[in-house]
Amino acid sequence: MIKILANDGIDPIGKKMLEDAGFEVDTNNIPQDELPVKLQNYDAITVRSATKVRKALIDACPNLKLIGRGGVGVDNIDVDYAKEKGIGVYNTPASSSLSVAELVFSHLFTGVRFLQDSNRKMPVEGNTKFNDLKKAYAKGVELRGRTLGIVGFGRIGREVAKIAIGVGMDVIAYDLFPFNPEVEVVLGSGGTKVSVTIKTATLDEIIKTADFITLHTPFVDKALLGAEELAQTKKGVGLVNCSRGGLIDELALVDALNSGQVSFAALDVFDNEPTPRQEIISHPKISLTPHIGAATNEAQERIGVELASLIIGHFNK
Ligand SMILES: O=C(O)[C@H](O)COP(=O)(O)O
Repeated sequence: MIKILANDGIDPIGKKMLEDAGFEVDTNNIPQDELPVKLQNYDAITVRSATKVRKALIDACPNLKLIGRGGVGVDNIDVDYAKEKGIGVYNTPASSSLSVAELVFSHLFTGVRFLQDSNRKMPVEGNTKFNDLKKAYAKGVELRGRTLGIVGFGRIGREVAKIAIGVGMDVIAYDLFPFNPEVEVVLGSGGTKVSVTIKTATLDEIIKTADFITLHTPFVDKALLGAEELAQTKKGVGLVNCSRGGLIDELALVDALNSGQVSFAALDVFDNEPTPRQEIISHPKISLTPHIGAATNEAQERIGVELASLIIGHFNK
């Protein structure tokens, strides 16, 4: 019987699909340093972003035939090495796009209305003391009519664009690869479809002209927004990163927030996950979430089902 270790969990529906297909599935959270021994008993492992499947672990587990990533980013897996060894590597790139896009907008609305700061201040200052003077910090702006720059126009970037159009924002987008600028917006739940053409731009144009910038690229070694780029943004720009830590230089970001060059940042991902640096966690102008872009019932169910189908397909080839 094929044994699968679902180390960062798997949705119950996906688990049941695998069990119905005759696989044994252990849902567990085995610490990274114990995996080289414990994973030897399994034919396959599924992970989210927490568990790393690097060369050393692959070498320690000659029985391993499949690595499943329940999610989009595979930067926690040595994909090429695994494939060289004949191990199947699968991810679920389409399942969580909408959930991530909705988190981006949660953060955008949070940022422009200072919810992150209010959530920190109110428990400390009490709910009887707020007056016009104390509320002055929270004079925000509206999103409608403002320009959202989307860096990376893949599945998630496109979902973000659709919401932005619904909110009444102007969208400009950049991607390394050519892309279709038409997005289909559905009015209401299952309602009329409207095709909208968004404006394409260079990264430089986005940096210099957008009121808000949201990042949707895979992990890259060099920050897309470092000190130099942040200095060229529109004064008071708002930044959202629900993609990968490292895309914004965190220390340069803190400086830019302190100087007012950046009015707020919203981060779901960090340089040092799972322990982000203190300057970031405690900054009043940063809205924080702990890498939860894909953490919805819907996304996790879709991921579990897609992953289960891929695993079943692989072993039944
Ligand atoms: O790449 C992804 O799909 C996201 O970063 C989600 O990561 P998670 O599976 O750890 O929530």
